[in-house]
Amino acid sequence: MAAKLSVNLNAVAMLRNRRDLPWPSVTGLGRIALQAGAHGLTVHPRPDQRHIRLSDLPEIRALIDDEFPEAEFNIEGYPTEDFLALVEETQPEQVTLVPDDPTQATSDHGWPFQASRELLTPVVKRLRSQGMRVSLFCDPDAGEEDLAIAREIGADRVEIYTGPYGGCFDDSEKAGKSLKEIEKVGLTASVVGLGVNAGHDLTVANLPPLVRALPNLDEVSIGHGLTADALEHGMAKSVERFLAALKG
Ligand SMILES: CC(=O)[C@@H](O)[C@H](O)COP(=O)(O)O
Ligand SMILES: NCC(=O)COP(=O)(O)O
Repeated sequence: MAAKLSVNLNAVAMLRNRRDLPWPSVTGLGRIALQAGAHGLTVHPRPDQRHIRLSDLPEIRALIDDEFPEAEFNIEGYPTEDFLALVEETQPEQVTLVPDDPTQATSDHGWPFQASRELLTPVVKRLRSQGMRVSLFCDPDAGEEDLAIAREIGADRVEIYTGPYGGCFDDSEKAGKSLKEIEKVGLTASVVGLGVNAGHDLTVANLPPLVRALPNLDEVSIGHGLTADALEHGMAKSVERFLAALKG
């Protein structure tokens, strides 16, 4: 079965936040994504609310509950008490814990599992006891020992950080090496009993080799590349609509 697609709405929210206007609508674009067949929606609310705002969360929750009960909500973030309270209020189907510093521009590494064991173990237990699936952001070069610790911590899945692979868009040799690493970590995760998600800088171009390298891939979450693709493929249609509007 093909991996599931969760559409990350961060980039849509960032565009919305340029003005004090309600478009592009985060929930509205989420609805279009789910109507088109996406399996879920992802957000990564950051403490500065630079893209996703706290007020987006209940709206996305309601969209899924009322109109797409089969879809999943995935919330990503660093497990501060504020973040945990937020997810407990929103009850997403999946929480992806990411070791991001609040000042980080974007996620750029996975958890050091051994050093984070004490922090993560009670958090994972707390979220799982409320029925949420927990995925831990994981470096593509994580070894068997790291993944075994992730499993001991109680995670259901890991999300392989694919940023370095995505960054090889103009170098096929480097992309091939990066993919080998991803293939290995995906296989090892399955061997130790973890489900496998992947995300960061995935595109229409780099997804096919990725899914071939990860036969056990459960889900990808994609935001930046998918939003860029939507703009490119929607631009001609929008220009036509505005030209028609200019006719009065
Ligand atoms: C966890 C992860 O992989 C990130 O891709 C994240 O969701 C992106 O965050 P920003 O949209 O804030 O860059
Ligand atoms: N977890 C990765 C994600 O949600 C989206 O990352 P990106 O496609 O915006 O790089």
